Parts: sequence; structure tokens; C-alpha cells
Amino acid sequence: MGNNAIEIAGLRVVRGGIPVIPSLDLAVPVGQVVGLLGPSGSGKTTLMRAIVGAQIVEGGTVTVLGLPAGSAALRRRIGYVTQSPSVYSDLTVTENLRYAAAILGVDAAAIRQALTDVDLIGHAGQSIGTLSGGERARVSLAIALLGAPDLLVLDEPTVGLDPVLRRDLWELFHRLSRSGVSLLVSSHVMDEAARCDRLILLRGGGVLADGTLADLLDRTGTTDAEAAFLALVDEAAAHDADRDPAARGATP
Ligand SMILES: Nc1ncnc2c1ncn2[C@@H]1O[C@H](COP(=O)(O)OP(=O)(O)OP(=O)(O)O)[C@@H](O)[C@H]1O
Repeated sequence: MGNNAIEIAGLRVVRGGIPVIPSLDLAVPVGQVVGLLGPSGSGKTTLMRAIVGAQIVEGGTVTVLGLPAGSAALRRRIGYVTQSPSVYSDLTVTENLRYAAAILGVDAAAIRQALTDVDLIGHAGQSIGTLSGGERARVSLAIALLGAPDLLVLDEPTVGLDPVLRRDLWELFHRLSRSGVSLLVSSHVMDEAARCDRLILLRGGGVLADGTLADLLDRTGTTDAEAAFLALVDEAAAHDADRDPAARGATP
């Protein structure tokens, strides 16, 4: 695996008869917070599903922590939080974590650590149904942290959170990465780009750009992530139009 937590070569995914990822190559280094950015429908969730082994793929290889994606041995080593996390709303926070801990075979100390990491100790006895949206999102993250994963795959973890919570979560992500955890975090909020060690910009199921924010700003001559992304999208659309004049005027 070298120094890569994720290595993808020639990944092809077809959903509903449409190649939503035509052919994708990617390497995600160990111990970084990597942002997966791109417009709605660009394939962020599909790519994450392929990485955690939840997506039927038509071709290519996806290697995670040195093993083929979906391997049984990866189950405990990857924490995955989906956009619609499943927690049991009639149970308390601790009861939800206890349930997940029993499946993972981890003890009460792990539950306490995960609750501390996401700052939910004060809500441990509260039923999920009475939590705020942000608190509920942090319960899902706590569950993902329970097995002390080497790789965290988080699909839009900060959606709907206030700025203070978003900042706190990004601090947690960086704390985890300093301890050697690799994180792949999707977002369509471009201002979160500045918080990532590295950015992968997706468009139409392909990698439009891959590098640090400074690289992207430098390459596009822009001053913020949103402007850089728009410049890259325009550049790619112009390139497409050159190759296929019929596509001229088509939106990205
Ligand atoms: N089950 C499905 N059947 C057919 N098409 C699908 C299916 N699931 C996803 N798609 C299509 O695949 C493409 C990629 O979807 P995906 O959910 O990966 O995008 P995304 O970048 O995560 O979007 P968002 O930011 O809106 O969550 C979209 O065009 C979507 O309509």
C-alpha cells in the first residue's frame, strides 16, 4: 500500500444504466484530511460507497489500507458516516453506542472515548429523538469512531451544523489525522476546502483536480476555492467543447 490509505485504478461504476464514474484513478495518502468536493451529482457518494465496499463496481481496482475494498478484514478499520445516518431514535445516545460497540466487540471505555471526542458526554443519557440535528450527526460520528478506525469516510458530515460546531468538528478531524487516521470528507461547501490538507475536485464522475488548495489557486490564478473550482469547471467545459462541438454551450 506504500503511503496510501486508498488506491484506485480505472474505477468504473454504472448506476441506473449510466456510467456515473466512467474511469477514475486516485491515491489518498495516509494521515491526511482529504476533501472530496464537487457539485451535486458529481459522484462523491458513489466514490465513497466504492471505497467502503458498498457499491457494485463494473471495473477497476479499489485498494483500501492495502486490501481490496469490501474485504471482511476492513470492516473494523473503516468508519463510514453516510448522509442519512441510521441511529435508533427511541434509544439514548449511550444505548446506540452500546449496540454498535457490541457488534464491533469494543468496551465501555471505547464508548466513553468516542463520546468525549465528539463532545457528547453531556448528552449521553438523552434519547436520540430529542437531540438537535447537529448532536444527532455527532452520534453517528461517535459510532464511526468506536472501533478506532484507520480510515474515516465521512459523507457531508458538517451539513446543517452551525459555524462553531463545524469548526469543532474540523478540529477533531485534524486531531484524528495527527494520530495517524486518514480521513476522506465530502462537502459541497467550498469554504471547507481551506480546512483540508488536500483536495480532490470531482466533476461528472471524474477527477477534475487533485492537490492542495494552494496548488489549485496557483494553477487557476484565483484567490478562493470556489473561484478555483469554477475556473476549472469552465476550463474542462471548454476542453469538452473543443473535442465535441455539439457539446458547446452544454452546462458542466
Ligand atoms: N441508484 C441510482 N440509480 C441511478 N442513478 C443514480 C443512483 N444513485 C446515484 N445515481 C446518479 O449517480 C450520479 C452520482 O450520484 P452521487 O450521489 O454519487 O453524487 P454526489 O456527488 O454525492 O451528489 P450530492 O452532493 O447531491 O450528494 C448522479 O447523477 C445520480 O443521479
